[in-house]
Amino acid sequence: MYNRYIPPPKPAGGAAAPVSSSQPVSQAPAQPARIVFGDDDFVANKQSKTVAEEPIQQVEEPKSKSKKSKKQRDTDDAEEPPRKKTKTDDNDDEQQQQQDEAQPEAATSDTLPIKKEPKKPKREKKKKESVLEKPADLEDDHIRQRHRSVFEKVEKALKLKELQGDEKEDTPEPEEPVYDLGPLPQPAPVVVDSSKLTYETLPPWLANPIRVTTETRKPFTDLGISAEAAKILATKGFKDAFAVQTAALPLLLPNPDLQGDVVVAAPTGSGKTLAYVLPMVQDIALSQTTKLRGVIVLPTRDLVQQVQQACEACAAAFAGSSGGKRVKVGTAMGNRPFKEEQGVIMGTEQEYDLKGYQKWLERQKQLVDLDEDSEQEEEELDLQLKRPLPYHVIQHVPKVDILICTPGRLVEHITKTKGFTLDYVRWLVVDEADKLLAQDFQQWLDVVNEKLAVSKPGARDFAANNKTGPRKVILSATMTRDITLLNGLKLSRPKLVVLEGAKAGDLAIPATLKEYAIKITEPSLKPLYLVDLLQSKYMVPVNGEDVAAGSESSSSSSDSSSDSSSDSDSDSDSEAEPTTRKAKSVSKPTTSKARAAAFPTTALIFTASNQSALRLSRLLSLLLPPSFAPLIGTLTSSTKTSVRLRTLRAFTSGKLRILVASDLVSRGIDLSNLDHVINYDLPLSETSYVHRVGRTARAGREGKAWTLVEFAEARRFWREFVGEGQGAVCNVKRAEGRTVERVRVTEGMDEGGEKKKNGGFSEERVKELEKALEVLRVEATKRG
Ligand SMILES: Nc1ncnc2c1ncn2[C@@H]1O[C@H](COP(=O)(O)OP(=O)(O)OP(=O)(O)O)[C@@H](O)[C@H]1O
Repeated sequence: MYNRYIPPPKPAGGAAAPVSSSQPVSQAPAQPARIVFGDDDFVANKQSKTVAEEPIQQVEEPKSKSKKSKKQRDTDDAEEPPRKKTKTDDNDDEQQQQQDEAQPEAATSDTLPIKKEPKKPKREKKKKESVLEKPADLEDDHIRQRHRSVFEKVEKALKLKELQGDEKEDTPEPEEPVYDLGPLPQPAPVVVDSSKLTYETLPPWLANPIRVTTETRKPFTDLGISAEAAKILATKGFKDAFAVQTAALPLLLPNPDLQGDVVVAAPTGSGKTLAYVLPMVQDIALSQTTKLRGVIVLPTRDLVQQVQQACEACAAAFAGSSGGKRVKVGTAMGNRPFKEEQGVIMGTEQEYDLKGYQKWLERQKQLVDLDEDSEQEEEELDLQLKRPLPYHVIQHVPKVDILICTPGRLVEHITKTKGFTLDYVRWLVVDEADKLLAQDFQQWLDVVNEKLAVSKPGARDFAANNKTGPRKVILSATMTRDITLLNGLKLSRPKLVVLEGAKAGDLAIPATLKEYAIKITEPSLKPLYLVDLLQSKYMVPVNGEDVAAGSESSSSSSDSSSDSSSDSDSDSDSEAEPTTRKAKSVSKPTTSKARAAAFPTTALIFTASNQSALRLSRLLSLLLPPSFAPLIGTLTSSTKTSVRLRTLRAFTSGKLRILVASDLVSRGIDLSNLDHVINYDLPLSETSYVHRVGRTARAGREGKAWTLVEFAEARRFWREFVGEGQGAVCNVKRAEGRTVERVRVTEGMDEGGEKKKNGGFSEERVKELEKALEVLRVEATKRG
């Protein structure tokens, strides 16, 4: 047995084999075939050769015969159930076909020659194969000679195929992947490019801030504050300038050489307020007349009032010092009727003006024709009542040098208050800037920028002081790095001041703050966790100042100190079983001393909304011992401003010890006696977290922050606020080695790692909570 390569079939009439246009290209040319011959095959092959030499017209009979046999097969198929065609069947077909083709003579003898038709590709191939099968013996030199080039090509192609075949045998067949019901194969995870940019995308002033170490302290006099003023400041508790003040004051105090705007990004409680109030007041105190020289914009009324106090303190310090005047400070925040507010910040005065007086007289005549209902008429009548002196006119003049305001109210005065102008403004301060820039209250910034762009010759200049036009001071503990937002301020030659180790955009936590997290295993019983925290050993005055005084509190004070030491112990072993502080007094206290004895420390509790603050406040008064009830206050944005102010005063004086608040007071509010901040509800953002916890641990004092973390919130809290866990992305910056400690405040909770029924709370306490909630429900129904 041997292998032979057979050339392509000889086309009929010596021409190239005709290719039907409908025939697929791959089937068009006759392919060389490798045929395996047995010794016995020679007979058949010889017959094939004969067929090949016959004219094609005579080859029609096998076709009809084949048709016949197909018909026959169809009939068979109809009788027999359809059978899957196997390889053997194919071979049988082929053999049958070969046989059919091998006996054409017999077939042609009893059929008439039919006109030649193009053959079906398969049949043609078969026929060609049969042609190939003729014993093209080596002697058949004639054919070889004629088709030498074709032979060579075929041999070449077959050799190549053989080689490829060998290669294929060597390389193992790739295994077909088998898919089951498991997860579909996923693309490889995207590798995050952690490489750092080699170029700076921030403008130089943001990228290269002025840095100052947190511990820096300097006497105010060294920084350019007059000795007299520094003396008065010291009596108010401001002995030395804080770090941020040491950096900002030299940049802002009047100096002909130093110009440009200043941006301050420093942590909560670092003393940013004084950093701008002091230079501003010192500068404005040098002016002779009262003109609106300074505008301070703040996001809330509570902050307006707080900054007003700082301004008044500084105004008092500079009054009379170096021949300065007492700076007049006013507020505009919408806590009183607009007209009343206008009367506070603007007044009238008579000015000799002959021409103006003539005009006024003419106008009086025209007034008769005015529509009675018009607003304009009302105004004119107002003026008529304030009839000027002969040859004088009534002028609207400012009553304040510094206006502290909310942005909305500022815009209202700019647009509606007669004579209100920013023409003389030398200072524009934007405190809590990130908040004010993010929320465009009545497009306040555009309105203000437009007014500040107006430059009356000399209106903003002071002799001997820097003549830089309006200076802008922008401050926040969570300053944005968003250039688009900062551009809105239209800063001129700005400089950025940050504390050492920080950069713009950092959300720094004061170094003196300790943070804790309490796991809430039963969210429905969350109020009970808070009750336990408020009564736990952790609730002690963190700065060692027990505000509770007197006979009742002396025992409490000693208790506190022992608790205090145990507290510091507990910091290192926070998982130790907590001991619950029992309320000192069960009866309702009548004196402030007795109240202080009941709860010797102070706590500010943050909730997610006004509504939940009101509910929680009431719930606490029901769940805590009766002695606590008079110590609890509530602060929400829906509370009247005057009530809020009273509440804050009561808290700072120690009368109230627990404040439940919405995020209204999370920014800027300075409660110097606040020991603990409790996040009852998780804050919405890292920024909000930093502002909330920053209400304590201010001005270098100690403070503690507690966050109640439900299971569903844990991932977010640890990743975003603490920076722990896989894929943590956290912008909150803590002092070296500082993190958030996990603590337990409820006795028996999760004892031995085993989760107990009701989170470890007794049936009795759960019922107590249910009862209190029912009271709340009834009260709410009554209110309608
Ligand atoms: N030089 C100083 N000496 C003593 N106390 C100071 C000094 N400067 C500021 N303080 C006090 O520090 C506290 C925090 O100051 P301030 O309210 O200005 O902080 P802040 O940086 O504006 O904080 P926040 O970002 O939360 O608004 C205030 O009680 C303030 O009276």
